[in-house]
Formats: sequence, structure tokens, C-alpha cells
Amino acid sequence: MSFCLFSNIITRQVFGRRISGDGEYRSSKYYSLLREIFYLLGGFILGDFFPMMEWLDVLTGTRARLERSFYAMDELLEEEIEKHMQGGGNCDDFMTILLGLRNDPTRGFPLSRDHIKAIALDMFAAGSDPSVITLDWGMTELMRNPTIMKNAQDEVRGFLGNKGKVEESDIQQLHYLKLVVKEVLRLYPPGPLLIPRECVQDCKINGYDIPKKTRAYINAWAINRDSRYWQHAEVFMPERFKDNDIDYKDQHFRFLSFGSGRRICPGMSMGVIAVELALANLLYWFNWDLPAGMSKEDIDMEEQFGLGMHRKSPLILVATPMSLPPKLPL
Ligand code: HEM
Repeated sequence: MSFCLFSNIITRQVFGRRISGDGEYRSSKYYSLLREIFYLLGGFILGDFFPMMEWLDVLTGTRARLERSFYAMDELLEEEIEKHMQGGGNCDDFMTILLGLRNDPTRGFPLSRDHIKAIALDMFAAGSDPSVITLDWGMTELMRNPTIMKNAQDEVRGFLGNKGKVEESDIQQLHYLKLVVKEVLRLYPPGPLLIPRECVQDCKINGYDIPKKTRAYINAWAINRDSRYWQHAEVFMPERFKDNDIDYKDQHFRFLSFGSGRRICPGMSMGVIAVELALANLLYWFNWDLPAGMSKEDIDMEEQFGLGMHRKSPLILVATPMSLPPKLPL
């Protein structure tokens, strides 16, 4: 459901509508296609890490799966473009705006149909999965740390009272919740190796010669947990961000969950607020328990190997809806 929530946020922005109505998301063609794309993008594909061994991806059938998804996605984006060209979009959705810019003479270069499809795909590919991953690890750490869960839940419920709904405008007042999300992103950067770079010139790093055109990976996961920059680096401690200036756009390269430099995540503010909003709602509306007979030490913390750092096994929790006191008449 969190996958559906964050995908809907993106499709509402890009196409002006949800990928599915409530409850029927699993039967939506977007749902299965996006899931497959995220699996392929986020999973371990040998050629991503060892370009010389790309041929193995052909043998394992990964390349064929990639191509099938590519054509299915292309078809879907073509359908959306057609719909939008016939006036089926909202005036402020991303696709309508991009289509409107196609023939803008003030632009330095023409925006082609392929450009528009690539931008839309980029938004899907980059926009929802990291939020799903962050929410998942966030709930995991809160279940492992009941005091932090209680503090966060007390803050959300104390601030909202019986308002009955957490809104985006409430989030700015939920200071502790913001620290929690920051700490989740420190320990579990959804893209632990960021997006690969290619060296544009020969260089030397720590005595190693790195030739031009080498594919380089930045290990944000390791930097975010480096004990030279972080006290008790492995411990989940939201308070560490309380009275300091370490931000998502850290200028000292200690905190790289959104990358850095020219290719830093352009969806950072939106990603953070979407996760905060979803987490605040989960804490506001439900009390959370582990399944009977399970203790917090039993929670499996293994990470899936690949470009996107999902939990290896699903987090299974028992949610009990909070009962609100009746609203007072106005
Ligand atoms: C918690 C949420 C998110 C996290 C942790 C995250 C993280 C990242 C990271 C690590 C990168 C690579 C940066 C680099 O290599 O330096 C990236 C790139 C990107 N992100 Fe995000 N992201 C999130 C949400 C979003 C959202 C909501 C959007 C769009 C609506 C988005 C759009 C993009 C795009 C388009 C890129 C590629 C930028 C480029 O290559 O120039 N992200 N993101």
C-alpha cells in the first residue's frame, strides 16, 4: 500500500491522476509494471557493477525482462501523451506543461516526445521507491526502539489532538518526527551507492590511479555510518540531529542520502515531506505491535542487495486503529 501511495503521488503530478482507485491498485496495469521496473532498477544487475560481465545478464534472462518492461512502459507513456494531446490532462500536471513547452521558441533546444517520455519515466523510477524504502525502515527502527516510537507518537497525537487528519501544513510543527526521518535516512539511504558516475578525466584518489571513463560508485551507506563523523554511528538516535546544522544538503559530505553536487536528488524536499506525512499518519492513526510471540530482537534487519536498499523480508506488524474521542460540536 505504501508503494501505491507514493506512486499515486507521482502519477498525480505527472499525469494528473492516480494509478488506481482505492483498494484496486493490485489489478492496475501500472501497478504490476511499476513493480517490475522497480525490481529491475533496484535489484542486483551484474552489468551495473561489472560492465565487463554484462553478457551474463543476457544468459540469466534479465536483459529480456528489461526490454519487455521498457516496451510496455513506452506503450503506456505513449497512451498518456495521446490522451494529454487530446485534452485529457489537468492544466497543471507535468505532462501537460512539458507538451506545452514542446514548441516554445524561447527554449534553446526542442523538447521531443522522447525527452518527455524520459522525464516522466525518470520521475517514476526515482520518485516513489526511495520513499517506500524509507517508510519501511522507519517503521522497522521505531518497532525496535519503543521509547523513540512513543516520543514520536506522543508528539504527533499531542499536536493533532482529535483533528482526525494529518495535513502537510502540520508537519512543520512535528520537530521530533523530522529528526526520526533524518536518522532513518542516515542509516538506510535508499540508494546506498547513489547513481553511478563516470570519471571525465584521469585522477588519483588515495594513491590509486583512476583512469578517465571509469565507472565510479560513491558508498553513501558507509559514509553515513562512518565513526569518524558520527558518534555511536550504528545506533538509531534521532536526537543526534537536534542541535546541529547537519542537513540533507550537507556541505561536508558526511550525510549523502540524497547524493551531492550537480546530480543531487531534485526531488529531495518532496521526498522528505511525503515520507514525514505518511509516517505521521501511521503513528497518528494506529498503535503498532509485533505479531504475537515475536520480540523486537527477532526483527530481521537484513538488507536486499542491489541499487535500492529494500528490506530483505517484509516487515509484518499488527496495526490497531486508534479511537478518537468524539468531536465537539462547533
Ligand atoms: C526519500 C526520498 C528520496 C530519496 C532518499 C532520494 C534519493 C536520491 C538519490 C541518492 C539520488 C542520486 C543522487 C546522486 O547520485 O548524487 C536521487 C536522484 C534522483 N531523484 Fe531522488 N530521492 C528521493 C525522492 C525523490 C522524489 C520524490 C523524486 C521526484 C519526484 C526524485 C527524483 C529524482 C531524480 C529525477 C533523480 C535523478 C537526478 C539526476 O540524475 O540528475 N527523488 N535521488
